[in-house]
Amino acid sequence: MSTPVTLENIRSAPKVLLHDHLDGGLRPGTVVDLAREVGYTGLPTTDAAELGAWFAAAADSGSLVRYLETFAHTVGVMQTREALVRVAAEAAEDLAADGVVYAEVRYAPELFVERGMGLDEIVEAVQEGFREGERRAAEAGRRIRIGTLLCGMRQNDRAWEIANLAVRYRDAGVVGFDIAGPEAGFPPTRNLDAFEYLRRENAHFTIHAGEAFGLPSIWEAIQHCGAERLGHGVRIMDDIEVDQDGRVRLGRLAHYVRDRRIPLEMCPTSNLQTGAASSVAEHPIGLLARLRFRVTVNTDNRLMSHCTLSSEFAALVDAFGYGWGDIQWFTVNAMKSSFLGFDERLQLINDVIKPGYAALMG
Ligand SMILES: O=c1[nH]cnc2c1ncn2[C@@H]1O[C@H](CO)[C@@H](O)[C@H]1O
Ligand SMILES: [Zn+2]
Repeated sequence: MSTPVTLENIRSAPKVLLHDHLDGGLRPGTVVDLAREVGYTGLPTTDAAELGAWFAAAADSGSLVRYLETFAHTVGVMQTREALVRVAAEAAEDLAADGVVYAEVRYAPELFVERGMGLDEIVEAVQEGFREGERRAAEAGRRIRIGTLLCGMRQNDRAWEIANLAVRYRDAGVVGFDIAGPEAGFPPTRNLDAFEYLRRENAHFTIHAGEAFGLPSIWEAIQHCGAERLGHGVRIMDDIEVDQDGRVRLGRLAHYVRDRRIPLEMCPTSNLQTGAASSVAEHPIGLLARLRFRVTVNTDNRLMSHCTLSSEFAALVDAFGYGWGDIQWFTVNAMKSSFLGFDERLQLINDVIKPGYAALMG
């Protein structure tokens, strides 16, 4: 007999997360503790429950730029080595407790230099935290593996330097690169040198594109920069026409994205908050999944979007009536699209994901 698809059961299913920001996933209580320890005085409240609610409300602004303003507080308390180790370890533990078996967690090292840490020290602290969190999760009976993505911030023009950092740490668990930050006014080609460098180095990267800006951003990310995946990519909908009879016509770019199986790292709740979609039921993920784009489901920022990967799936189950077969499909899509080596991806699919869903489907 098949297990009912409830939030609690979804939490027990093996899941894969490709798009999750380290500085967007702190526990509210940890933000409060760290603010006290590092002497950060800018928090709107020092009550953990109130602070959690404040982040979710402040991020719910309808604009990406305003959503991003809330990161001043998380970045503000992550300026020491100890803070980074703690935040990274807790992220691994929290994801493992939610049933995530493999996650790619991203952050921008250049944001943590305010009190004098160097870029190498920052990367090493976060890696140490992830290993510690994996170890604690294993002790609690939850096996998780974390791969790291380093982000360059679009507005800072340090992308080449961060791309170089990602390449230097690729044998220490950094699996790829990304650019993040405000999208309008900062096209991906601004950082073309970084992407050309990464391609020469046979390194992997994804690009936030098609979130707050439309098709030109997606087109540049793929055709000029060579992105392997798209962060969000929701605006690919602008190249898809659905007529009154429900007939669907794809434009050339949408065709290309689907034909080449370019993974879309979709983050439904985050998109509602930044105004990229108006409800989960109307979110393009439903149509894109039906059209068999390579869709994956992600959290973006668990603190600001007040979500977990399981709650994102539960919202999709409510909106679209998905069952275990669909959740497995999204999960296998994510595993296939990860920046791990092919043999490791295959192993997780065959040894962890498929048996996990087979058990749930009865
Ligand atoms: O959805 C998003 N779009 C663009 N940038 C984002 C998003 N979420 C977070 N960040 C940005 O990425 C940085 C590194 O983790 C964060 O500090 C935040 O500024
Ligand atoms: Zn993001």
